Order: sequence, then structure tokens, then C-alpha cells
Amino acid sequence: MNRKAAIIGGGVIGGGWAARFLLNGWDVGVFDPDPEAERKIAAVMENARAALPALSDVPMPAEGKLTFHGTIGEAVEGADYVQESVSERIELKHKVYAQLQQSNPGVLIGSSTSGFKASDLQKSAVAPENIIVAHPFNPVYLLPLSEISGSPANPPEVVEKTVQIMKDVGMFPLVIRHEIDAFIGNRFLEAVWREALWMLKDGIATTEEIDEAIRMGFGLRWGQMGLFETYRIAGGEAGMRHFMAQFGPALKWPWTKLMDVPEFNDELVDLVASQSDAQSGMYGIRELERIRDRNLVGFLRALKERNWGAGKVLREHDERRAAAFYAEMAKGLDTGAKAAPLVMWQGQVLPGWIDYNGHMTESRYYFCNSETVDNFLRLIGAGMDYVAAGHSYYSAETHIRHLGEAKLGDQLRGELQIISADEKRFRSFVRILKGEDCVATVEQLCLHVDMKAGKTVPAAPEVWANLKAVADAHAGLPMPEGVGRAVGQKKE
Ligand SMILES: NC(=O)C1=CN([C@@H]2O[C@H](COP(=O)(O)OP(=O)(O)OC[C@H]3O[C@@H](n4cnc5c(N)ncnc54)[C@H](O)[C@@H]3O)[C@@H](O)[C@H]2O)C=CC1
Ligand SMILES: C[N+](C)(C)CC(=O)CC(=O)[O-]
Repeated sequence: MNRKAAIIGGGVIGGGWAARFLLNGWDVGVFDPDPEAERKIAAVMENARAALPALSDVPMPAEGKLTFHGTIGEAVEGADYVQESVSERIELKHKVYAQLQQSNPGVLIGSSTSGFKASDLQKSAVAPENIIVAHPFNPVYLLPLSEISGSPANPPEVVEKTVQIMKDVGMFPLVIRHEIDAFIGNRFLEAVWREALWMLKDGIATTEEIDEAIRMGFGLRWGQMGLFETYRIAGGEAGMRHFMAQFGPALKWPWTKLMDVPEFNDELVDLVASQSDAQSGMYGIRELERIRDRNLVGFLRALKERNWGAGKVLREHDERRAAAFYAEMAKGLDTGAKAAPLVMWQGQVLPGWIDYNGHMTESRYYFCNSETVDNFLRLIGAGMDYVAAGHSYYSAETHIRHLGEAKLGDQLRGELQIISADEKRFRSFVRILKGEDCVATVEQLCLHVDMKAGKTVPAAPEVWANLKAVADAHAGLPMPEGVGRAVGQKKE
């Protein structure tokens, strides 16, 4: 049975949380008095479905069930966790916690608050120990950071439980050591925001020029190395000490207006809003979100390839999910119950996979097959540890049939059937499916190799036993259409 999250407040952030939980296989119950909440969450879900699965290289769990409720009590019924994302008003948050704790005593409540401390949120609560800050960043379904900030009232088990739930939905939980207003991220962002408002107010730069200064330069550095690692490199070979010696004196120069704040009035709002309209008003908000999401997916995937920063979090999330997926599959190996083709891979067609014909390029069909077969090899015990120990399977021959088109954003899966196998080789037949349509078949012969000796040898007994279990189960399946076909050319 799926776990359930109650999302209280389904606006920008609540909608993002709903998407993250649902796409990670949790059921979600939403309460939001806004009559438009359902429509807004549907729009967020549409964008999230196009973006989050594009980061995954292992089969995603089936999407959880989304329900909307007329009361907080109904939404929180049976919930394992609550993510509170109502408007940033302390008295509203207190009221919501009172209703939540009355309806589901003992439930863990994470707040999305941008700046209230946990001890402020906990005031007058029946069970303060179960209320904690879990502050995300927008878009919640793509950005992994969740700042976990508790008060002395929260026992370590509550912090730990929150951390585990965040990891379960692919977040990077950063536990804040000391209770402070606005945590780490927003304290930092507020400083940048104040400087930007001064520059606008003083006519030094427009909204667009400020954005260009960030995205053409240091924003790109921050996204992958943060501040200190970046400045360490800026110190050259002498590193951080040299950097500080050179730029430390600037701390005393009048570079920043941080402690002084521009007056917040209509004039300031008009100045910012009118320039922002001129800069970006040609795009609708959902369109801007899609542009942002596509850029983030590309950026995050590049980091994932490098196993760095947020990309490392994605890999670790994949690894956790893969472990659960293989454990489930392995049960079938034990019982010999896998008398059906195995769905070993699932993925989404990414922008870089599209060719000049406007559809998935041919080499990516091979890639889909490789991912499917590699996952199968992991399943039978011939994964990376096996390779590191000197044995592997090499592809000897491959035949691809292109039967249909795959377009940007399509969800594909690779379904594998073993046609024949012995100790030294196996022949696989992979169907690449888009929904129920088969867009390609890939038939392949793989040889088991001693990598050092450079020759074909029998597989390790446990690998062969696993492979044989699947081969025996698949022997009873009908031969798939197209097996053994050669490249043909019909006579006119
Ligand atoms: N927008 C942002 O960039 C970020 C916001 N946050 C925090 O997330 C929380 C929500 O902010 P947003 O989603 O931006 O605001 P929002 O205005 O988009 O959504 C707030 C939602 O709460 C609903 N609401 C009001 N009273 C309610 C009640 N009694 N029960 C249930 N729902 C109720 C509103 O109808 C609205 O849909 C705030 O605490 C905010 O500080 C955190 C990270 C980023
Ligand atoms: C502007 N904000 C304070 C609501 C921002 C956040 O809380 C985090 C974010 O997404 O930038």
C-alpha cells in the first residue's frame, strides 16, 4: 500500500510538493479552500510530469493517487506525513496545526515556511514536538534542497523521520544546526534581493541587466559549486588563504548596502513590476515554468552525468529506487515466477535525443536497449561489482527494427525477453514501448567475457543460475514477432 502525504495549501509550493510526492509513488490528499486549487494543481502536475521523470534512469514508481478534500480532517485522515504550505501568516499556520493535530494526533507536520522558526510555529500547539520546518525551493518537484530546521522541542527521532521522508521523495535534506530566521537559503537570498532592489531604485541597473549579471556569470558557478568552493578556485594555486588576503579588505569598502533597506512602497513595487513586465511579460507563467524546467532538467542531467552536487542527489535517489526495484524482481528469480518479459528500464525522451527529423534519433534506440540490458545484468548479479572483479558481458551482434516514432517528452520503457542462453552467452529481445505501441525491437547477442584474458568464458555459477532461471521461464513464452529477422528489402 502506498504511503500518504497530506498537502495543506495547494498554491505554488503545495502544488510542487503534491507533484513530488505523487511522482515518487505516494498518495496525496490536498486541502485548500481556493476553488481554483484543483485546476492549478492539474497545471503544475502537467509541467511536473514532463520534467521530473526526465531526471530518472530507473523505472519510476506508479504515480500515487491524488484526492481533494473539503476539510483538513478529511485530507489528513490516514496520512503518514503532512506538508503544510499555507500562506506565510503565523496565526493561519497555528490554526491549521490545531486542526491537523486534533484530526490525526501524532502525525508529523513539515512546514514549508520561508522564514518562521520551528519554535514560532510550535507555539500553543498540542504536540509541538511533531511540528518542524521542511523548507523547499521552487520548483519543489525539481530542486532537491529541503532545509530541515527544528527547535529544542523536536526529539532527534522527529528530525530523523523528516530526513528519511525527504530522501524517500528524492530531496536533499539539509539539517540546520541552529534555529535562525529564514534558515540558510533565504538569509542568503534576502541579501541578494536587497542589493538588487537598491540597484534598481538607484537607477544603476534594470531587472533585465541584473538577471544577465547573474545568469551569464556567477549564477552558473553557484549552481554547481556554491560560494566557498568557487572562491577557493579564485585564489589560484594558493587557494582560499590567498583569495582572502586579496579580497578580504573589500569587507571594509562601501560595496554593499546590505544593512540599509530601500523603503517598501508603491513606487518601488511599480518600478520592479513594470520592468519585470517589460522583461518577461511576453511569456505566460506556465510557459516560463516550462522554459525554466527544461533548462533545469538539462542542467541537472549534466550534473548527474558528472555525479556532482544536485546531480549526485539524483544518482543516489536512482540507486535507492533501483535497489527496491531489483529486490522486487529478484523475488521472481527465486521462485522462477518471471514467465513474462521483464520491464527493466523506463525513461523519457530528452531534448538532446531529438534529431533534425524532429523525432528520437536512431542511436537512442540502441541506448534504450543498452539501459534495459544493463539493468537486466544487474538483476542477474553481473552489475558493476562483477565488472570490477574482471568479468562482463560484451555485445557481439545487434539488430534494431524501427517501428514507430518517439517524440520529445514521450515515456518509453524497455521490456526484455531472453530467447536463448547458455553459460557463455545469451540472446535478448527488447521491445521499446511507448504506452502499448512498440516503437522498436532490438535483438542482441551478448558474450560472457574474462576482460583481462580478452576471451569468452562461462559466467560465474550464481550469474548463470539467475540467467538460467529467467531463460527457463521465458522458454514457455511465444516467440516474439520479428525474432531472427535479417535486414530485408521488399521487392517493388
Ligand atoms: N513561493 C515561493 O517561492 C516559496 C514559498 N514558500 C512558503 O510556502 C508557503 C506557501 O507559499 P506559496 O505556495 O508561495 O503561496 P500561495 O499563495 O501560492 O499558496 C498558498 C495557498 O494556501 C491556501 N490557503 C490559505 N488558507 C488556507 C487554509 N486555511 N488551509 C489550507 N490552505 C489554505 C491558499 O488558498 C493558497 O492556495 C509559505 O509558507 C511560503 O513562505 C517556501 C518556499 C518558496
Ligand atoms: C521568496 N521566498 C522567500 C518565498 C523564497 C523561498 O522561500 C525559497 C525559494 O524558492 O527561493
